[in-house]
Amino acid sequence: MVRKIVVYPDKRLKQRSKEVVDFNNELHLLLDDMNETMLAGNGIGLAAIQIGVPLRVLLINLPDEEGNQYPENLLEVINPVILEKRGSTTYTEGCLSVPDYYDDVERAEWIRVEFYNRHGERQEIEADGLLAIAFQHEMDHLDGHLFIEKLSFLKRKKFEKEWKKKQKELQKSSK
Ligand SMILES: CC(=O)Oc1ccc(/C=C/C(=O)NCCc2ccccc2)cc1OC(C)=O
Ligand SMILES: [Co+2]
Repeated sequence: MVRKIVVYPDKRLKQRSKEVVDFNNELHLLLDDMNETMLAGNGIGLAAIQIGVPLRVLLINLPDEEGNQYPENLLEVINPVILEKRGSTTYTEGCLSVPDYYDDVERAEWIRVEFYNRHGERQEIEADGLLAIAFQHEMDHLDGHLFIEKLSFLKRKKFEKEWKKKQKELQKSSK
């Protein structure tokens, strides 16, 4: 079922998530709830902590050229570890936990990642482009980091100002 997204500045987003030990039906239900929640929010990536579950589980489902997401492109990633990274690239990122805010973030251009699938089978892939960016963005969530922490000092000031203004508007409109 669709779960509520935990939104900045909720301090649960700063937790370090724990490794998955049991690849059981409970994990499979979590993966299914994460997928429904990600799709309902128009997301292309989601970490379990974003629905309040501190486990090292993330989903990535990149759209194709026409912008459509297909179940066969869904990556279910458990206990990921980056084995190697190369180069540098910048991309304007967004996050379901920081709605309405986008900014440029610098990340490795190419990565080699090891992880486990829902059956506990080890996988190893090399990724570049948007897939490498998505992996790094979601893996940051597993360590309690949001993309806004990587902004330059001035961009962070811009974000805080915009965020406060939006919170005031929301409070006014809800009164
Ligand atoms: C209004 C609002 O908040 O818009 C959104 C912002 C972010 C997102 C989703 C962001 C997302 O999936 N990020 C995954 C991490 C990632 C970021 C950049 C590149 C790869 C992977 C969806 C939004 O909702 C709509 C309707 O577009
Ligand atoms: Co995110």
